Amino acid sequence: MTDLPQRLAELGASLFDRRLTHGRTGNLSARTGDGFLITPTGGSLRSLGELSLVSLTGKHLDGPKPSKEAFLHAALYRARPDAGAVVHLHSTYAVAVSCHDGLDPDDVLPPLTAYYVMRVGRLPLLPYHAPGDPALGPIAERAARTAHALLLANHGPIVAGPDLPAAADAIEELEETARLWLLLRDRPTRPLTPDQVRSLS
Ligand SMILES: O=C(O)[C@@H](O)C(=O)COP(=O)(O)O
Ligand SMILES: [Zn+2]
Repeated sequence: MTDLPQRLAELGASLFDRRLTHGRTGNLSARTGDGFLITPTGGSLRSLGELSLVSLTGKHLDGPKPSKEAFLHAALYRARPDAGAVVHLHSTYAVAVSCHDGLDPDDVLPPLTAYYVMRVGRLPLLPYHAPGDPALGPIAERAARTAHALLLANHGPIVAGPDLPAAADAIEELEETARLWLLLRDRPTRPLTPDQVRSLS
C-alpha cells in the first residue's frame, strides 16, 4: 500500500492527464487522524509536491498554504463522518451543466443510468459564490448531509467518498453523465423510473 501523499499525487496526475481538470484548477484531499491532507493553493494536479494539513474546522495546521477551498472540504468531512476523501474538479461537461439556466437545484441530473444512480445519486446545485468564499461553507455542509456529490453553480463538481478511488469514481461518473445529458438534450429521453431507482439503493 502506497502512502497518502503518493496516492493523492497519482490520482491528481491521472485526473489531469485525462483532462478531467486543467491548468491550476481542482483540489483533492484525504482524511487523516487529525484533519485532512489537501493540495496547496495555486498548484497543478499534474505534479503535486508537498501537501497542506488542515483541521476539520478549516484551520491550517502544517505545510504550504492550502487550497482556497479547504473550508469546503472541511464542511464535507464534518457533514459526512464516513467520508475519507474529497475531490473538486473543473471537468468540462459538469461545468457546462453548472452554467445552465433552469436546473432543479434539488437534483440537477436525471437518473439516466443505473451506474449514475449507484455512484452519484442525488446531485444538489449550490448557488454561485466566488471561489474561496467562506459563505458557501454552511450551505455546502447542510447539503452534504444528504448528498455526497454537489454541483457548484458556474464552477464545477465537488464529491466526497469513503476513500480516494471511490470519490474519483463518483466524480468521473458525474462527468460522463453530464456529457450524456448534454448529448441527449434535444432528444426524447427515458430516465430510470422511481421504482427502478429505488431498486438500486
Ligand atoms: O476555482 C477555483 O479557483 C478553485 O476552486 C480551484 O479549483 C483551484 O483553487 P486552489 O485549490 O486554491 O488552487
Ligand atoms: Zn474550482
